[in-house]
Amino acid sequence: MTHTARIAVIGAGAWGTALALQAARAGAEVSLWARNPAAMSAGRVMPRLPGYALPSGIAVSDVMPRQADLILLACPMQHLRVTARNVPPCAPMIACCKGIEQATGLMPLQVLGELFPHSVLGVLSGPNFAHEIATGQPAAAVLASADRTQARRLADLLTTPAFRLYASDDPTGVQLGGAAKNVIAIAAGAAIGAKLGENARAALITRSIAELSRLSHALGGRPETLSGLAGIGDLLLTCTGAASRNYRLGLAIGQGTPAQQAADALEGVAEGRATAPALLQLARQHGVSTPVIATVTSLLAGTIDMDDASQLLLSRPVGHEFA
Ligand SMILES: NC(=O)C1=CN([C@@H]2O[C@H](COP(=O)(O)OP(=O)(O)OC[C@H]3O[C@@H](n4cnc5c(N)ncnc54)[C@H](O)[C@@H]3O)[C@@H](O)[C@H]2O)C=CC1
Ligand SMILES: O=C(CO)COP(=O)(O)O
Repeated sequence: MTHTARIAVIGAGAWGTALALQAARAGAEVSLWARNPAAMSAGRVMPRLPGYALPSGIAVSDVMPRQADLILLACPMQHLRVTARNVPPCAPMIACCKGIEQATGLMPLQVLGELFPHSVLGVLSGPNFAHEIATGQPAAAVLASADRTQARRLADLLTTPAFRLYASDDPTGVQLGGAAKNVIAIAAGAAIGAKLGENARAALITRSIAELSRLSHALGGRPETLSGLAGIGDLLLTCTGAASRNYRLGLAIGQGTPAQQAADALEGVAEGRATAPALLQLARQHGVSTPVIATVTSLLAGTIDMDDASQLLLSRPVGHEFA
């Protein structure tokens, strides 16, 4: 008889809940840790899927699991450190959040590496709206770990025919893609909100990829990762999908709503907001020019408005495309 995998999901927001449903679909015994299980209601957890119901087989608790074969950390990036600190390192851990820790400039696996230097660590990222994963619609993502064999083994625990998890041994590139696409989605939303047009959005997305390629190279990521699911894949989804919270944050800012007010009106976390300044600082530390990320950071801080933002980008010299 084969052993049923025990998967513990930490964080019961939209993404943690969707991952718990996916893990159950993959045949695992699933536990879902929520800060406040009593506050979990369909409309709050999964606003895009108000009628969803967790199967009774998924145990929801505010007590951290003591045993598991795999731990998925699905809380927002800025709460990863404080949440993960309470997780017993009883199994490989997969960071499922997308962002950079603002206080330290660290990526998810660097944060986990500080807390759990002896654990097997991985990161899951890709074009995945939680409400679509929750209902089992087809999707693909990447699971990256420094060790390729571990990455494949861990991906297999979550893979089903409709959720195709590719393995990667480039966690740096995968984390950068996941963090940066939220910042670029704010730019794309702002361009559409300000009625700059779809040409402008396509140009922004494409020039952002040039920015990210430079940064990825400086950080030690592999170039092909950015053309994969965690890079272009997630940019395509988040910069064009109206369900994206980051895109909608940008849209509201482009329409003239102050950043704080626009963020308060969202029904969930828009990671790009905290990640933009952290990513900009990381780029500066590595001497990499990232004009789109810099412009989004200033827009979010309210130090420039949409007219300034487009002027800043349009007044840059036009040179060779891949200089
Ligand atoms: N929602 C989506 O479609 C996807 C989200 N992600 C990523 O997953 C991560 C979590 O996002 P969502 O589940 O969508 O967030 P969400 O906005 O649905 O939920 C936020 C969660 O954070 C918790 N939280 C709030 N304050 C906290 C604190 N101080 N400490 C610990 N937890 C706290 C809330 O209880 C809630 O469970 C983010 O990094 C996001 O980028 C990744 C892929 C898809
Ligand atoms: O990461 C996501 C899709 O891959 C979710 O995007 P938002 O956080 O912008 O809603």
